[in-house]
Amino acid sequence: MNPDLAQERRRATFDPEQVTSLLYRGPENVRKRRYLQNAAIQDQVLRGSKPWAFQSRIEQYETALQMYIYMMNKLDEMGVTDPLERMYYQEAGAPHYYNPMALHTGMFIPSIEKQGTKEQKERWLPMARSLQLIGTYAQTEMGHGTFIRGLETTATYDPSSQEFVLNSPTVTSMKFWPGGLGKTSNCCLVMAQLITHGKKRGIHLFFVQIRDLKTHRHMPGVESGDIGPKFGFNSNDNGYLKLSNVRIPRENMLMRYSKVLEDGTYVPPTNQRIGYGTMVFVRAHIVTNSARGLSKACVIAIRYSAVRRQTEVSPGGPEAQIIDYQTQQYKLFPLLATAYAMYFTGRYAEDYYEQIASEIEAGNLESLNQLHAVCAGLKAFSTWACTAGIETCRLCCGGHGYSHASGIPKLYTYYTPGCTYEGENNVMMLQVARFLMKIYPDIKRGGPIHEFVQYLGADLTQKSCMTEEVALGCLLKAFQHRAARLLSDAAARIENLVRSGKSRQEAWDASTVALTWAAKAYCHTFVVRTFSQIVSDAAVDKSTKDVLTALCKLYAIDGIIENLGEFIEDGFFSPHQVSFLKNKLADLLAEIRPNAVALVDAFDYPDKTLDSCLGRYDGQVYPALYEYAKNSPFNEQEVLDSYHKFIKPAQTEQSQRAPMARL
Ligand SMILES: CCCCCCCCCC/C=C\CCCCC/C=C/C(=O)SCCNC(=O)CCNC(=O)[C@H](O)C(C)(C)COP(=O)(O)OP(=O)(O)OC[C@H]1O[C@@H](n2cnc3c(N)ncnc32)[C@H](O)[C@@H]1OP(=O)(O)O
Ligand SMILES: Cc1cc2nc3c(=O)[nH]c(=O)nc-3n(C[C@H](O)[C@H](O)[C@H](O)COP(=O)(O)OP(=O)(O)OC[C@H]3O[C@@H](n4cnc5c(N)ncnc54)[C@H](O)[C@@H]3O)c2cc1C
Repeated sequence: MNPDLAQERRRATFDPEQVTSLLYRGPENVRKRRYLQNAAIQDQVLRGSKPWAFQSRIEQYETALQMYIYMMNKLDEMGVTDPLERMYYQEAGAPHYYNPMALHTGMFIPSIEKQGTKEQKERWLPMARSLQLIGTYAQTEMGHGTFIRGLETTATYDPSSQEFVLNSPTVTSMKFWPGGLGKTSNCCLVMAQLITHGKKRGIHLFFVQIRDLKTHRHMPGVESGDIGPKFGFNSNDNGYLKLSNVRIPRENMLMRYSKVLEDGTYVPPTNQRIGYGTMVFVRAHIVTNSARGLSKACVIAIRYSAVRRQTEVSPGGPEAQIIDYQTQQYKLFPLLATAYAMYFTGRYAEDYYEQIASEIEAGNLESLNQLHAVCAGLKAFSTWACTAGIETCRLCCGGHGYSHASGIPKLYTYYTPGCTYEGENNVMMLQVARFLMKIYPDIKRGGPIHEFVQYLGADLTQKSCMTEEVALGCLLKAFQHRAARLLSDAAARIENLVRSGKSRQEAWDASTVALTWAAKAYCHTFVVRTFSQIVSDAAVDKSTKDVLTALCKLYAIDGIIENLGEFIEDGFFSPHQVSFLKNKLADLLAEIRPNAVALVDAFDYPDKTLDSCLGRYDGQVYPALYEYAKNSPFNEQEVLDSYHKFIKPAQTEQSQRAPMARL
């Protein structure tokens, strides 16, 4: 054990186990999580042969497939059915590979469960669970990802044969990007424009078999393939798909909420957007997923910062641990606080999703819009925080952060597409703004509105209650004030533009930056509120609560300092109050410092899950880096063939022109 890390753990003032329990919803869940992680770590088959970064793309794909199929069988043998528990096992078993079947379990099966009729579920789910059917969610096209009403793929109903005929009429209508579509899947859910009786009925989901279930060759009229190497996700065969007069039976349209009868009569759903449900489900889960990404980067960067020493503090004296530099703390501790904030908010989003989804199942769609706004906003807010935070963690590791040995570049390329997939983040923020503007008249009137948004109608002339003590309640009020004011500003801007003669749509289009500011401020407030509520309700001892409260305050104060203009432009905070906040920020960095390592230990990631030479629990960073380097295929031969092919002839040629000087 590295002595600095051992010392860090000794000096912690709280019990990390209590925090681990709080993060993973109780000691029983922690026990199960550890059991599954250990089972995966000890499994010889999952040990792997060489580091993923030294493998070709095809090798990465094959290793990922082999491991995931092995793990699915193991999980079935162990009787583990809960998706979260399965994820814990897989995360520890194959952390470096993006599963080519992720869309099968993450979107294909859930879409059938949520959008299929009873008969469709009975028909497809058993085959999907036993991998006879391997599916994906094929929505995005080369020409359209965001504007899904503009999708071009058509599904035209033919009443004479009671079939839909699917077509990709243009190059841009080709499905493009779906995970596992290229080579792995034999079927998919295709989002297509439904046409019955010659009329367009909007986009709907259709089950389409794309490959023969025995030979895996393409079905007639189907062309598909891999889209090529990407920034990350290279063990996944994100694919393209072109459909030419592909016929599927009427029963293959997912008909839980809308129907096409035998004669082609269209029965619409109660709400057209109910068919977007799988996206809402995944967005709700992306929040915790972002917390996972950012927390892993924090574990790596904070442990490494405790081990790494750089620069003599006094001449001839010992070099300081880099974690002792205030600037390093300022970069890392707010991110640590953010990771906690996102874990707690993710938990909230998942619970809220389950609550509203069951109301929807029971036929009550009243909260659908609000659920959409919350999930879209938190998905965007959390993925932005995660991506930017991972990059800061990488920079905090200096040169070694740039190596795949650190594990951080992999985290970055794995998590950054979260800002784009499941709804590009700016577009998602505009959906939040649309929701807020829609209820704005009710907010102003003081009409009946959800508690999430009540504060948005507060008196904007009020000033901050902040004192030198910096209470959490005052911090939350500051966020609420900023969100209310930015919303009011955006609304006023739109009204002014309308008064000046613009149409409402033109006024909206000319205000999307202001609307995005308002939506982000709303999401930020949501996170601060959730974090502070969970901390104040947490059943933990006083020392643990103190540490969590410090983290929560740091999250809030850092959010204010980073967006200071928005908090002071209307004079809400006085300059005096801003200086309280700046002083408190510095105090909190010092207060968190002795607990930083214990706070990252509390995330409870086994080394294998982190896959990082820098983030090892034992802190043996330097021998691990050396071992990793030795594994490079470059080092398999003392002299590479390329020396004889290129360097030697070049040297010979050069030396003939200018004879070599004696060394
Ligand atoms: C327990 C563990 C379980 C684990 C399982 C889950 C695993 C998840 C873990 C996650 C981790 C990693 C995931 C990796 C996988 C990545 C794979 C990626 C997949 C994809 O990317 S799939 C494709 C995703 N595509 C999109 O997201 C498209 C984005 N575009 C849209 O959503 C829409 O086009 C739009 C919202 C931008 C606009 O839609 P449109 O129909 O044009 O609507 P508007 O005119 O703007 O608004 C009209 C009204 O509709 C309301 N609305 C819009 N969307 C919804 C919705 N989804 N639900 C409800 N209501 C909606 C909108 O509010 C308007 O209402 P109003 O008229 O104002 O009342
Ligand atoms: C790794 C990865 C995996 C994916 N997996 C799948 C999958 O399994 N299945 C699937 O169907 N899709 C998948 N996708 C596709 C993904 O869902 C889309 O890329 C995403 O929805 C964004 O759409 P787009 O690419 O058309 O971006 P665009 O909409 O073209 O965005 C480009 C820019 O235009 C801006 N913009 C676009 N529209 C607006 C607007 N209305 N207002 C303001 N700004 C706007 C955006 O903010 C962005 O800056 C995946 C993508 C990636 C990267």
